[in-house]
Amino acid sequence: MLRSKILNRIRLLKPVIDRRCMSSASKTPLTLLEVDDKSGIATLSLNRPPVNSLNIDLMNSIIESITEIEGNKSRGLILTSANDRVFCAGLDLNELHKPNQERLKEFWAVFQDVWLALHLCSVPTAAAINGHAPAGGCLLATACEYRVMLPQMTIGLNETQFGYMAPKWVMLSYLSVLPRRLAERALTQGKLFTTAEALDVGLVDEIAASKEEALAKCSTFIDSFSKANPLARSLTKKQIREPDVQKLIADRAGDLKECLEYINSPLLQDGLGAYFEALKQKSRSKAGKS
Ligand SMILES: CCCCC/C=C\CCCC/C=C/C(=O)SCCNC(=O)CCNC(=O)[C@H](O)C(C)(C)COP(=O)(O)OP(=O)(O)OC[C@H]1O[C@@H](n2cnc3c(N)ncnc32)[C@H](O)[C@@H]1OP(=O)(O)O
Repeated sequence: MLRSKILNRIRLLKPVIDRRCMSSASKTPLTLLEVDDKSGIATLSLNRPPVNSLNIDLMNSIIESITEIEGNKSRGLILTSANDRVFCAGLDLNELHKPNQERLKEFWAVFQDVWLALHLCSVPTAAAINGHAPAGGCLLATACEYRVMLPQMTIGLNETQFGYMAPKWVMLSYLSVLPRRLAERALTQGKLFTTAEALDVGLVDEIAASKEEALAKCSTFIDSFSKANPLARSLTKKQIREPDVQKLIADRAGDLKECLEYINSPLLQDGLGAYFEALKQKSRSKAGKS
């Protein structure tokens, strides 16, 4: 009974995700998907310069790739970045700052979908975090089952730093990895953990000296399931993750409504504008353009 309920729920989920991922075709490959023909492990690289910031097209491309990986019977999914400085800079601030309202509704729905697709992915998932992973980038990493990070990077849900509060389901993803008291402190501080700190608190599982080593460690994690029946493993993972996922699925419209009110509030828009301008200024001074 429960198994068919979960499978039905997944099927319910899939049409939403499948329909979305047909909607946009990006001109350049926003994600690169390679399946190792020996190991059967798929590597999904985020490829949206300059910082893999998540816009609608990139998130649809991630969803499309996950759907393909689940369909082609890959043994596992490693999420990484084609950029050697940034894993993922989180949501594209252009989507949140002075947003077009119709587009913002689609953007938020796809953001919900990409978390559901990765969090519920039926194959084993691991993140080779070869760059900075703030906010939405951290969310992608915590949606995976295992995390290997390179030194001198940062990771964390830093939303309060730019005046925002992470949605409940984003906080739940953090709480699935960190103890509550630590998660609460890190969320309220908007803390970005260094690689060493992230290892210390368990936000990441291992550190690797290079991207190649990180990919190898992720493959070893995926190989650890070689004796488990794939369907039993997938159902077990979904059963454990079901309560958190249900909190979003049960009220996606409410989450969207709350997000629209929050993102559109003048105070938050001003804060976000100042934050975004500071980022641009930093980039200009770095490039000596100021
Ligand atoms: C109750 C309901 C509540 C709803 C609340 C609503 C919203 C909250 C959502 C919660 C979930 C997730 C939120 C997010 O993800 S928001 C995005 C947060 N991201 C960040 O704070 C990261 C900002 N970026 C950086 O810290 C750095 O760029 C870096 C990622 C560490 C990389 O540094 P570096 O290599 O030095 O690159 P630059 O800083 O020079 O940046 C290069 C260019 O990229 C632009 N950029 C950077 N980040 C973003 C971004 N997130 N979106 C768009 N553009 C970005 C930057 O401006 C530079 O562009 P330019 O060269 O054209 O100026």
